[in-house]
Amino acid sequence: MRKQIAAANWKMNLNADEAHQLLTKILHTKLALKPGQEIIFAVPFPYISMAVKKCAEHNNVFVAAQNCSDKTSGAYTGETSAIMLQSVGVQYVIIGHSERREYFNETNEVLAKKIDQCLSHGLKPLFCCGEPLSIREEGKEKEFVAEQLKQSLYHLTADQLQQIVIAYEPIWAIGTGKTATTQQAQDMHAFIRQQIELKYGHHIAQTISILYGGSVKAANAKDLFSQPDVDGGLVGGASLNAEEFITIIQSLD
Ligand SMILES: O=C[C@H](O)COP(=O)(O)O
Repeated sequence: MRKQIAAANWKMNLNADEAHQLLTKILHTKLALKPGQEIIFAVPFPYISMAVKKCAEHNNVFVAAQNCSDKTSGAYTGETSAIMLQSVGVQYVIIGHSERREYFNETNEVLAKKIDQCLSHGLKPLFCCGEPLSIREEGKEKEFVAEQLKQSLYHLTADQLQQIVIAYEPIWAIGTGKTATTQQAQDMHAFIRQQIELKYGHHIAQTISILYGGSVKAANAKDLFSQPDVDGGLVGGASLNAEEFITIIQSLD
């Protein structure tokens, strides 16, 4: 059975009080997670220790960082290593979010190194892929995503790959209110799984959770999550509202 995951990506939002209140409100709700269901909070770096402490009181609730360095340690001012994150109790790291690719020039090659850093230090990468609007309009979204997978993931062994969660996030749907249709999401998720199968075989492909991201909200989560190859969501804006995110959690299949 694949893990079904509701992952909140707070991005660069909230002050410390707001972050604490939001997490408290969500975690104080009776969430009734079923076996195999997980919640992940990808919080800004300053709130990681607070979040780790609060999430540790709950089963199947984990903390993610939103990024990590591709280097192990050393004179890299402003960077945060996978070793540091692991040492404060982080379990997941978002790698390759489109905002990092676009605004911080992160290439597939650098992302492969970040993934290696995570895996070498006991962290699970939540690897993001997805095409911009221009590529979708040309009808080349599958080739584009296949290349992202190939360049950042295919150097991994099968055992390593099984530590990865993939998030498909069409860039044109992020923060725009324009969600991919359930069929568009399912088609791409099935394609990603098929690509993994070609490289790693059927069994491995069936074990990898593939989340959808891009304007997921309470109103559309159930439809998206009911698709056979959609194993939950990576949620930006709607994860900043407790009621919205609780409904999204409760929409896990
Ligand atoms: O990481 C989350 C994605 O970027 C989606 O963001 P959004 O839900 O605000 O569209």
